[in-house]
Amino acid sequence: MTTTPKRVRVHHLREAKERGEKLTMLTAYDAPTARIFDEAGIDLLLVGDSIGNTMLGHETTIPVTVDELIPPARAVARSVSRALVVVDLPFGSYEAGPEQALATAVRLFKETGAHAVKLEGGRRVAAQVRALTDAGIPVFGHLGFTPQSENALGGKRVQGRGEDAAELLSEDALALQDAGAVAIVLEMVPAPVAARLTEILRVPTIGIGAGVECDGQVLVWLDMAGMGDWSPRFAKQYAQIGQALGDAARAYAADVRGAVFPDDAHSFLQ
Ligand SMILES: Nc1nc(=O)c2c([nH]1)NC[C@@H]1CN(c3ccc(C(=O)N[C@@H](CCC(=O)O)C(=O)O)cc3)CN21
Ligand SMILES: CC(C)C(=O)C(=O)O
Ligand SMILES: [Mg+2]
Repeated sequence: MTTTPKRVRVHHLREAKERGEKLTMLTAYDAPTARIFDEAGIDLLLVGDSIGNTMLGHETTIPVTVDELIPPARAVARSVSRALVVVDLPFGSYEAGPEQALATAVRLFKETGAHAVKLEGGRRVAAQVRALTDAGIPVFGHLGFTPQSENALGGKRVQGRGEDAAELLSEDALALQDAGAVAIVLEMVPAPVAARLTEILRVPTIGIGAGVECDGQVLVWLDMAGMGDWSPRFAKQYAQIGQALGDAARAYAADVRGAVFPDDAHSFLQ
């Protein structure tokens, strides 16, 4: 008999933090990876705008649209029985204000079945976080290196270095928490700064290049599985899927060229 696992819900995030249980999060952009990560017990799946550079052939996340995120988010949400599914609000779909953010988030919610959304920024998006929260849409914050603002931040740089920058980061984090954010992703933040933020916040922090003291960790799945052509320094490789897939393709091609495949077992003999 197979039992349906208990779904991860938003209130479990705070409970996990209070119990000192780490939260695990990976990106997923399609049904097969979502199913595999869900069955592996990953708590949270992020349909990230990193789909732009990992899957859609863009250089950055900037060109990704809401229309492009909807089919992948729907595929991921349909494929999980336990994980909480979070979808990124892409660049240009929420910055104008709470009304724009709410229209985008409502559409993503209704059309995909995702359980929460994530947006980048601190105080400048606090009103958006409040509006979505009040409408019943759980919101994840994202601070530190926020890739949608790469050009304004002056590149892919660690954020929150130095006392003044660390202070601004904690003010942003507290503003997001006060606005109702259920968790905050910290990207490329010095480990001691992320540890301090984790200590002062009631909501969990989820780190990516932000040290081991965060309440959880997130990685882009291609980076941790050796599937991309490049991966950031903070990503650890747990498999070489790109190598394995290339080997499979080469073996298949050799069998076809040698007329070894299909053999009788893979043919209809009459
Ligand atoms: N594959 C992938 N992994 C990610 O972690 C990721 C994405 N894509 N796309 C969206 C954002 C962008 N992120 C990025 C992108 C680039 C670097 C990067 O180039 N890092 C350099 C060091 C940069 C520096 O210190 O100057 C590295 O070698 O890690 C880091 C994070 C994190 N996110
Ligand atoms: C890197 C993670 C946190 C993200 O926002 C994404 O994958 O889009
Ligand atoms: Mg993102």
